[in-house]
Amino acid sequence: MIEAVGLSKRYGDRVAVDQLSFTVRPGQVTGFLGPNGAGKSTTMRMILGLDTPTGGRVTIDGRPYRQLDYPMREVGALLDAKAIHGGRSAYHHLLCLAQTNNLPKRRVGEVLDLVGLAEVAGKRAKGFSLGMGQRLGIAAALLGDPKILMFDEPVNGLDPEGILWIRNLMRSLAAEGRTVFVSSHLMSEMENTADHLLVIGRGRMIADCTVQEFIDQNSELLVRVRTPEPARLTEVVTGAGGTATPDGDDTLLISGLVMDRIGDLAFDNQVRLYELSPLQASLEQAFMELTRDTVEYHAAVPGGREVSA
Ligand SMILES: Nc1ncnc2c1ncn2[C@@H]1O[C@H](COP(=O)(O)OP(=O)(O)OP(=O)(O)O)[C@@H](O)[C@H]1O
Repeated sequence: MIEAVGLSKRYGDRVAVDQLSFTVRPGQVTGFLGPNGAGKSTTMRMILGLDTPTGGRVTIDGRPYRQLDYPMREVGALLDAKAIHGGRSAYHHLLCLAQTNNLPKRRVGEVLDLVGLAEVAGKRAKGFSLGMGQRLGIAAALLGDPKILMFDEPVNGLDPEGILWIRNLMRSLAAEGRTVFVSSHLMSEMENTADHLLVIGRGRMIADCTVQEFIDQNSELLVRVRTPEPARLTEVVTGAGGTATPDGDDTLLISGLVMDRIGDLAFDNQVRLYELSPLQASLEQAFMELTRDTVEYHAAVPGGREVSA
């Protein structure tokens, strides 16, 4: 379990992490989400004792990281996959880590198997693709068979197969009862991976809830209706305080009214319906909505609308 209380980090007059309090629990995947520059990496570095908080504290099973007796047996982390000595083979890289951390040599072979690098174990890490580098970083994190795992943007730059592999790995690590804490700036990556979400913006906690709670609280429920009389239904819906947006010739997306009410209105006004179905806005939409005011950079697009960076 990771626990932060009032955790803060300032760089000069820039507040990177602002009074964060949260608990990351075992047996589930906790997604740590926020736009670029929100403070995710800084928070993870403080958990691992690589940065010193300017306020508050963070502990791992009750103790600060620097006080852990065998850190690699308690916490495994993938922060920057490129921070690997490229001249060594994958096997030697892991062997050095095992030896300096008092871990049994047999774990090297075990983790190489686990991440699917056994066949290239003798090759220099310098020639590894991005995906292989990520796998090697994950092998290092798993070396001490730790109860807690942290991954900072593990799927960045990976192909769909690599993304799926990491997602399944995280789910199975959590299913084994481990604490899995993973950061991302893309909600869509967390939608099928995380159980719980911590969302931050400009160093502050914006949401601490389950994925479903996040969707329920932050996204508007739309109802899709197919009808041969869209103009007539639009009139009826608008009159009742809803909003109807055309989505194809015979389809409307309706917001502001619950589904049963739309069905009743159609019946009362003798508008024929072919379909009436709920449409949940995606997690990505909800996330962008929630963090809109906290993104550091907005890119202007033709037409005057803004797109979050
Ligand atoms: N060593 C540093 N010195 C000064 N400012 C820093 C330093 N490290 C981070 N920052 C600033 O702190 C803020 C948080 O950065 P951090 O890297 O933690 O964010 P992040 O959420 O991990 O972003 P990203 O998704 O882009 O990696 C940013 O504004 C960043 O510019």
